[in-house]
Parts: sequence; C-alpha cells; structure tokens
Amino acid sequence: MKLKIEQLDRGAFAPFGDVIACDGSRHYQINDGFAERYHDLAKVDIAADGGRPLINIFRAKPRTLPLQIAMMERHPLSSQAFMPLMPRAFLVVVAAAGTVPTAEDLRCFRTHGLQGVNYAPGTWHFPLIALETEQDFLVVDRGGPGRNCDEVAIAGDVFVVD
Ligand SMILES: NC(=O)N[C@@H](O)C(=O)O
Ligand code: NI
Repeated sequence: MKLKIEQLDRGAFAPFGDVIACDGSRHYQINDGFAERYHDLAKVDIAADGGRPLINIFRAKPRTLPLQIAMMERHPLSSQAFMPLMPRAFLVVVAAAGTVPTAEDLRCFRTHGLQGVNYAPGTWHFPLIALETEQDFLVVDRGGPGRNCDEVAIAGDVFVVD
C-alpha cells in the first residue's frame, strides 16, 4: 500500500498535534522593535508522572524512499516536538492516539521547510524522517520515570514513495 503524501497544514494536522510555524500564528513586536515574538505555537505536555522538559538536538541521517512503514511508536506520557534547524522539508507519518493503528489509519505529511511539528501525547508516529541530507532538529520532549515509548508493528506493506 502506497501512502499519499499531503502538504502539512494546521487544520489537517489538528487530530495529531500542532504545526510549529510563523505563518498563520499570533505574533507581536518585542525588544523595542528588534524582534517579533511568534507566541505559544504548541502545547508542550511533559509533566505527567513527574516528567521534566528535555531540549535535545537530533542529528538525523536521511531516509531513502521508498520507505517502508513497518512500525509506529507513541509516547503516552508526553508530547514530542521537532523543529528543523535548517530550512529543509521532512516527512511526518502519524495516526491518531487511542486504538492501535492499522495501515488505513496512517497519514503522511510533507513540511515546507519552515515548519515543525509537535505530537500530542499518545499520537502514533514513525520516528523522525529526514530527507536527502543529514539534518539537525531541535526536539522538545519528556525526561523522567515511567515507560514512555510504545511500539506496534504495521502490517500491509505500507510504503512512502514520494
Ligand atoms: N527515540 C527518540 O527519542 N525519537 C523518537 O521518539 C522519534 O519520534 O523520532
Ligand atoms: Ni517519538
């Protein structure tokens, strides 16, 4: 089964979390006009079970396409945000939190290079998919006690082809 690639936008991504981007977001001038604040772009939810926020950088190696989506993971205790540190597109494969996803539940989005994503707690997702070149991402997620990564196998030979 070939996954359709959709262009990422806030409305389509709403069931899965937030789109982190300047365009379309609330912003206002700060620092005597020397900066513009794009405010409160995503819901960072990391406090469950004594969690604390982690700020990380992932140096991601590019995945080659076609890419088989043979598994998905979720973080039941927290959100997880990815913001590219270089203006390059990446892919996001998600399914809504709740029941174990099947191939038919999967959605694939392509960012436009200046967008990041914040998965809501429990949102099923394939691990970070960088494209074409090694790419750094700022990642905000949760540290602390408890099991915060569940994985499931995805049957049905699902591929992202491009
Ligand atoms: N393993 C890890 O920290 N990263 C994954 O959760 C991911 O979504 O990339
Ligand atoms: Ni993850």
